[in-house]
Amino acid sequence: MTDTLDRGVAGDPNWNLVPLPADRGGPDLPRLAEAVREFHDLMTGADAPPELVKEMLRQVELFNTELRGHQVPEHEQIVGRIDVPGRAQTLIPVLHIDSKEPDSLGGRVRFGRYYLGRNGAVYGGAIPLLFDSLLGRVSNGGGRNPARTAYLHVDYRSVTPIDADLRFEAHLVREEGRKRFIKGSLHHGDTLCAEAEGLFITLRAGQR
Ligand SMILES: CC(C)(COP(=O)(O)OP(=O)(O)OC[C@H]1O[C@@H](n2cnc3c(N)ncnc32)[C@H](O)[C@@H]1OP(=O)(O)O)[C@@H](O)C(=O)NCCC(=O)NCCSC(=O)Cc1ccccc1
Repeated sequence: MTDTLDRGVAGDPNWNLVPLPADRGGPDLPRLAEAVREFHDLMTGADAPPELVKEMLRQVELFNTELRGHQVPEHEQIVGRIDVPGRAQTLIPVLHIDSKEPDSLGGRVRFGRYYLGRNGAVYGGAIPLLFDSLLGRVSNGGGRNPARTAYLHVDYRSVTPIDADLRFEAHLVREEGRKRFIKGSLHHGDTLCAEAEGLFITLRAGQR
């Protein structure tokens, strides 16, 4: 398991278009997001005894009951807070951004046991999730207007291992009117694991 510091950095590029200020949810939100990620990994990898399963069910149902009383519109939810690694969302692992230019991003990511497909490899469907987020950040970064993913083409070049430090990069290839073509790649050491090309279309007036 990686340590907390290695799970993310504050100031990641946009996950939500309108990020919340840092006080929403209080000071424990970053650790909660991290604990949920670790829970996903440990739960996936466990042969938990029935008594533990029963107790987990009891406690999770308690939280669900509490949370049902705090449901809010999208722009008020605490997931999306700007200062929390990965914006506190747990659909994809935290992207650690090491280099950021107006037209490109580079960094590291680590898929935990939660993302296991088979034989130590990351589930194939998790890779496009990563690329959509990564390429979308490049598309909507650099002061450019928001755009939506029109297509995302992923080539799986080599098995992507779980529990391994991976490197990624993504860059804007060209812009043609409302179209932005972005490419990215994912590497394990010297091995190219996957590469992707996405087309992002900037929104027209009135589109959201
Ligand atoms: C908005 C658009 C992508 C494009 O529709 P419109 O605005 O009506 O534009 P129009 O159709 O006129 O196309 C313009 C030009 O582009 C071309 N072209 C278009 N598509 C393709 C293609 N697949 N392949 C190739 N080319 C394609 C098209 O031929 C045309 O080319 P032309 O000028 O003749 O040379 C629409 O299809 C849509 O919403 N799709 C669902 C998107 C979605 O759910 N994504 C999933 C995630 S949501 C997200 O990212 C998060 C988010 C949410 C909110 C904000 C920000 C981020």
